[in-house]
Amino acid sequence: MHVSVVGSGYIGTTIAAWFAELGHTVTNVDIDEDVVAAVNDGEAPIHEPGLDELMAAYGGDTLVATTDYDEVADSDVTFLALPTPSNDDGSIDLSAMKAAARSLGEVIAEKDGDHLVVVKSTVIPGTTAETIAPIIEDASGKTVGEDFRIAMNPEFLREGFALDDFKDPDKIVIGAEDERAVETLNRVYEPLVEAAAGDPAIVETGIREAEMIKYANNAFLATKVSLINELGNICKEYGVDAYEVADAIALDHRIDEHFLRSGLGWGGSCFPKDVAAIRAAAREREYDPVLLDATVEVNDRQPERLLDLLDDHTDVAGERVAVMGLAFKPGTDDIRYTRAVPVIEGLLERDAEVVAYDPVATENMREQYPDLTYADSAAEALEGASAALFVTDWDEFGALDAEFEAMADPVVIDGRRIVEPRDGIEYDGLTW
Ligand SMILES: NC(=O)C1=CN([C@@H]2O[C@H](COP(=O)(O)OP(=O)(O)OC[C@H]3O[C@@H](n4cnc5c(N)ncnc54)[C@H](O)[C@@H]3O)[C@@H](O)[C@H]2O)C=CC1
Ligand SMILES: O=C(O)[C@H]1O[C@H](OP(=O)(O)OP(=O)(O)OC[C@H]2O[C@@H](n3ccc(=O)[nH]c3=O)[C@H](O)[C@@H]2O)[C@H](O)[C@@H](O)[C@@H]1O
Repeated sequence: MHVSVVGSGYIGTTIAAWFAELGHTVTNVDIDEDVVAAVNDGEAPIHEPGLDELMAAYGGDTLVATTDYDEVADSDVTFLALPTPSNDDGSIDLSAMKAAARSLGEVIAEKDGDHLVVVKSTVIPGTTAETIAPIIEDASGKTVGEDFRIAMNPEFLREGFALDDFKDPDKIVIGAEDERAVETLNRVYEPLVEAAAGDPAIVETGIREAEMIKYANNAFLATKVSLINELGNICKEYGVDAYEVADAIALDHRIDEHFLRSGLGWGGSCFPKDVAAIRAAAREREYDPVLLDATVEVNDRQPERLLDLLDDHTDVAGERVAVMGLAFKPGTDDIRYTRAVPVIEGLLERDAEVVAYDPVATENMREQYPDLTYADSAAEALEGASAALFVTDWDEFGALDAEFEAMADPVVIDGRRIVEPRDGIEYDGLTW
C-alpha cells in the first residue's frame, strides 16, 4: 500500500520507517526542512536505538519525505502524527493538528477517489469526529463517511524501545465507524501482525473509545507508579525495603511486576501532558478527577523528598553537588519533564554549585541551563563533589565504585535505587 505520515517527529518517523520495512511505500510530510532533508538522506531525525539502520535502508528510497502536502494525494491512507502538547492550563493544544487537517483537506479537495485519514496523535475523546473531520470537510468541500473516511489509531510504544514496541505490540486499537476504514487499517497492519513475535490483539472499537483507551492506558501507568511511590514513601518511614515489598506483590498476577519501580517518579513527553489533558477534559465536563490529581501530587513531591533527604545529610550551600542523570529515563536523550529539572532547581535555591552528567542528554540540558557545569563522565562529575544525587537509572551508574573515593564528602542520595549501599559512602535512598 501507499501510506503517508504527516509529522516526522518521534512517532511519525518510527511508524514511517516501520511501514517501509513492512513493504509499504511511504511519504512523510513535515514542515521542518531539516527533518525532511535528514529522512531523504537516510538519516534518523530523532535518537532511537535501531532507527539509523532502518532509515539508511529506506530513507530516500521507499520512504520519501517532503514539505509539500500535495504528495499525500497519491497515498491510500494518511496518518496524522502531530504533537498535541499542553496549554498553560493543562488542556490539550490542538493547533498543529488543526493546521495539518486543513492542509490535508485542501489536498483531499483535489483528489479523485477514496482517502482514509487516521489520527495517530493522542487526542481527547470527541476530537477526531468533532474537530478534525469537520476541518477536513470544510477545507475539502467533501463529506466524511462518503467522500473520505476517518479513523483513530492510538500508539502505545515507549521511547528507547520504539521499534521493538511498534513491531511487536500487545494490541492494535482501531477506532472507526465505517467498515471500509476498518478494512483499510487492517490491511496496513496485516504484514505487521504476520511478522510480530507475539500475537497482538486487534481491538476494533469506536473512535471515541480509541481516543479514551490511549488516555486510560497512560493514566493507569502513571497512577501505578505514583501508587508504588506512595507505598515506597510509607515503607521508608517504617524502615521497610520497598523493593522487596514490590517484588512480592508483583507475584500476584493481578498486579504484575511492570511499573513497580519506586523512586523519583515519572517524566517524559507523554505522561505529564496526557494526565494533565485528561484531568482538564474531566473538569470541563464538571467531573472532579481526585485520583488523577493525587497521581500528579505524589509525583510532584518526589523530587522535594529527595532534596529533603539531602538536607538531612549535609548543607550544600557553596558546595559542589553532582546531579547524575538528566534524561527522563535511561535509553533516551529526551529531557522533557525530566525529574532532573526540579532537582537542579532545588539545588540552585540552596546555592549549591551544580555539576551535571548524563551519557547522552547533556546537550539538550545545556540549552535549558547553559550556566551549569557539565561533566564528560560520571567520574569527572563525582570528583570533588560534596554530594551526589542519582536522578536517572542508567546502568553505568550501577557499576560505579572506586569513583566515589574521589568525592570530597561521599554523600550519595539515590532517587532510583541504582547505587548499591556500601562501606565508604554515606548512602540514603528515596525508598530504601
Ligand atoms: N513520543 C512518544 O513516545 C509517543 C507520542 N505519542 C503521541 O504522538 C503524537 C506525536 O508526538 P511526537 O512524535 O512525540 O511529536 P514530535 O514533537 O516529536 O514531532 C512532531 C513533528 O510534527 C511536525 N509538525 C508540526 N506541525 C506540523 C504540520 N502542521 N504539518 C506537518 N508537520 C508538522 C514537527 O516539525 C515535528 O517533526 C502526540 O500526540 C503524542 O502524544 C503517542 C505515543 C508515544
Ligand atoms: O504516550 C506515550 O508517549 C508513551 O508514554 C509512556 O512511554 P515513555 O514516556 O516513553 O516512558 P516509560 O517507559 O513509560 O516511562 C515513563 C516514566 O515513568 C518512570 N517510571 C516507569 C516505570 C517505573 O516502574 N517507575 C518509574 O518511575 C520512568 O522513569 C519515566 O520517567 C508509555 O509507557 C507508552 O506506552 C506510551 O506510548
